[in-house]
Amino acid sequence: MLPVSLRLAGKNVLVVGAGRVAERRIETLLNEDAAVRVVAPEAGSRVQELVSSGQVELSRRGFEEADLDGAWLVFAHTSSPELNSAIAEICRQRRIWCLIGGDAHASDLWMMAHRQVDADLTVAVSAHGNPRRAKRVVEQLVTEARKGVQ
Ligand SMILES: C[C@@]1(CC(=O)O)c2cc3[nH]c(cc4nc(cc5[nH]c(cc(n2)[C@H]1CCC(=O)O)[C@@](C)(CC(=O)O)[C@@H]5CCC(=O)O)C(CC(=O)O)=C4CCC(=O)O)c(CCC(=O)O)c3CC(=O)O
Ligand SMILES: NC(=O)C1=CN([C@@H]2O[C@H](COP(=O)(O)OP(=O)(O)OC[C@H]3O[C@@H](n4cnc5c(N)ncnc54)[C@H](O)[C@@H]3O)[C@@H](O)[C@H]2O)C=CC1
Repeated sequence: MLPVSLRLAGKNVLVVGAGRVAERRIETLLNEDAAVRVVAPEAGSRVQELVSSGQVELSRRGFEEADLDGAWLVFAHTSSPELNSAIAEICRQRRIWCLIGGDAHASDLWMMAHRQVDADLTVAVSAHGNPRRAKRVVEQLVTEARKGVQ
């Protein structure tokens, strides 16, 4: 797994599913100014707020393959593991990067725990499938960085 930083501003990112996990990732994507499209029959209140304020576009229905058109990156985060895997397989065929929610080790990418310390410093940590460990280590590194390591 190669850590990279993606410049997402203005790029079309598709999130399939709008539950708890999708919601957290949508916020992360919006922080990077990605153009976020969401497809889900049911959306939680936070996603609905983001739709009302025009920050994301929601198609309130089940996934269709044409939803992938134009996407650089896809988050397959529905409640159906079979559908998430099927979306990832189509993405592989189409050479679109896809994160499978709920099956990290079958996924071609995953999210690293990260915090922006200041305008010029971001700390990111991968703990290879252990998000709680990654989060703890990031917090420790942020504390060190704030003490003045340049
Ligand atoms: C492997 C990885 C793949 C991926 O990217 O999906 C993955 C996998 C899984 N996470 C699970 C649960 C939770 N994950 C979080 C939170 C975060 N998870 C994130 C990353 C990753 N999570 C990738 C690891 C990257 C690496 O190690 O390099 C962060 C960094 C980024 C983000 O999610 O935005 C963010 C840190 C928060 C921060 O930075 O503040 C919380 C909430 C919390 O702890 O606050 C919960 C519990 C509550 C809930 O259910 O929501 C489960 C279900 C099983 C289980 O409970 O263990 C799986 C298993 C699976 O999916 O296979
Ligand atoms: N990586 C991570 O951090 C974690 C991943 N997961 C996994 O992420 C996935 C989602 O989990 P939650 O957000 O908790 O689920 P949830 O039940 O809160 O939300 C599921 C969403 O999927 C949508 N959905 C259902 N069928 C769909 C279809 N055909 N097309 C489009 N959308 C559809 C629903 O409308 C809903 O918005 C699960 O596979 C779960 O195992 C769960 C916990 C943490």
